[in-house]
Amino acid sequence: MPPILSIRNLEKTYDGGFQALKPLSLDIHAGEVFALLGPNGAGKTTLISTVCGLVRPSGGQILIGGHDNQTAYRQARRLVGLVPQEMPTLQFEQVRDLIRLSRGLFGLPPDETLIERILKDLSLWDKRDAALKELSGGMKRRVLVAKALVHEPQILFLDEPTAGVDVELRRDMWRIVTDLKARGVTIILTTHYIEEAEEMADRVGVITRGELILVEEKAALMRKLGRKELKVELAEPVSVLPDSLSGLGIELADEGRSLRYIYDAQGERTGITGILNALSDAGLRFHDLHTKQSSLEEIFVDLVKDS
Ligand SMILES: Nc1ncnc2c1ncn2[C@@H]1O[C@H](COP(=O)(O)OP(=O)(O)OP(=O)(O)O)[C@@H](O)[C@H]1O
Repeated sequence: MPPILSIRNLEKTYDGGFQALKPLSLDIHAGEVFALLGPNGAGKTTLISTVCGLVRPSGGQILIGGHDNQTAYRQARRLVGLVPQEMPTLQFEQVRDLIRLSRGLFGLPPDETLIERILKDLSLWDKRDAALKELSGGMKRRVLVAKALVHEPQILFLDEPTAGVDVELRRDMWRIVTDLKARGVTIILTTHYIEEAEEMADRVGVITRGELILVEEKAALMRKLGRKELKVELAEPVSVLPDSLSGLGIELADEGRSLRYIYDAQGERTGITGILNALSDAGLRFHDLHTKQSSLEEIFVDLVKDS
């Protein structure tokens, strides 16, 4: 099946001369959840704004469902829903009217049943007749999601969906993404919260300084780049590592109360057996040991640092 979104050599230099996106290519498959990670100013919003037709690219091509988003803008835009970071300056409109209007803007016939379902799904039904200015920040976020969904897009972009929201709304957002994915909607989200990507994404892209430095299945990424840490809690603390243990890659941690060893869990030899033997030879007793897989966060920090 051809990708639902195909980006080829996309680049963007803003008017002042700042190159926010270096030539970048990416295919997104129908039905996947793709998380775009990157530090502040990396180019995430520029990338999704360009795909959604809000920012004009300086070069390259974007095909959405096979439609070029420059030459066949309406067909391409119809397939896309965008939940931006901030509420546009609409204040006096009532929630349901705004959602109706959004659907109408795409030239679609009214569908009150759909609007009711979306508002109920987003816990906004009780507020359907409220003006936007009467809503809390979290509720406004929900309205943005409703607005992005009401023309039944095939791809939903969520720009930092949970930045600054409370735990309940964050969980709701995650549930909404899971439900949409189950209905076959493709989701592309930008986030600073690595746990969000870890929780939801099928694939992860890392962008930094306008460059897409990595695109990988999340599980493969964690397997490939993830390191494991072995921690050995000593029965008695030591102030220095015995000479016989130097050169094995062990570090003292927790003020001498434990030893830390990082290893590649995929490697043929982890070195753990040698370390345990060396501990025993050195007469070091331990009362516990545990291992920990490095998180996506640690992998991400390493990647961005190295680039
Ligand atoms: N309209 C603009 N004119 C000039 N430069 C811009 C414009 N919009 C964004 N930039 C610059 O482009 C770079 C990328 O910005 P962008 O908003 O895409 O980053 P981001 O990854 O979404 O960041 P954040 O995580 O902080 O939202 C930044 O250096 C920003 O200052």
